Amino acid sequence: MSSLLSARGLGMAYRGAPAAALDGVDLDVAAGESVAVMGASGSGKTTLLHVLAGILRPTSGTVTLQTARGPVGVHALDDAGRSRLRREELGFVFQQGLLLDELSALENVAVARMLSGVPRAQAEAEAAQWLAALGLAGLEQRRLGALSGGQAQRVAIARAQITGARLLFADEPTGALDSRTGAEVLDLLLGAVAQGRTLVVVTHDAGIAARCDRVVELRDGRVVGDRHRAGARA
Ligand SMILES: Nc1ncnc2c1ncn2[C@@H]1O[C@H](COP(=O)(O)OP(=O)(O)OP(=O)(O)O)[C@@H](O)[C@H]1O
Repeated sequence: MSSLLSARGLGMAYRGAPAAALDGVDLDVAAGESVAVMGASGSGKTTLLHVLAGILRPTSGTVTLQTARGPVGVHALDDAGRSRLRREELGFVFQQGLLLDELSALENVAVARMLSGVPRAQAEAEAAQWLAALGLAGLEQRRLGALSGGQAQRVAIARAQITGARLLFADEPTGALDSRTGAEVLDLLLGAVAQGRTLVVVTHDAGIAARCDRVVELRDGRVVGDRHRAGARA
């Protein structure tokens, strides 16, 4: 199976840091798989996610993403190119940062489409469908800041998918949730994978990792483990 995302020799040395956060990471992510990235605190998980997703530029190595327009060298794009790529090709479910507390649930989702030039009325109609599909019908006009943590993560999952992004990145998506709500959010993310999306999720939670197709383990910025769940496609 060809890779949707392919990283080679990734290095990340933060300025002033005593050691590299990433040190020669090679990783291939196949279309349609769910990959959990695990490892101790400080092992480089978030840095890897940010480099794979074009949020940070690596100090060495390459990241290649297959897109409808052909392969794109994410590492080589400038800031504007990487933000366009993130907007058009990728979806993000982070604990915080992408959603705006003062906007409604509907606006938070619709804005992702409006950024690509879709008119507001159409974007809001699509956003309402996504919110309903994720169990948030009736809460469209609620300010994000007045939603529960689990509801806000559903908004993030709607926003991540509305653009048609094939590749979703999540960083501790259930970290702030109680276990039942966290399990529901994970169900929704894995539901997106069942429908053909690809998921890379950073987690400390062995329960989440156990439900992913594959677990990649980092230590000191290197991949020290890469195993497929029994029964998952390899
Ligand atoms: N902006 C930064 N500047 C300097 N050093 C950084 C920066 N961000 C992360 N680091 C360092 O890089 C290393 C990897 O950090 P990273 O956040 O990727 O780890 P992590 O595995 O996600 O950790 P955690 O599980 O605690 O979130 C750590 O030593 C961290 O201190």
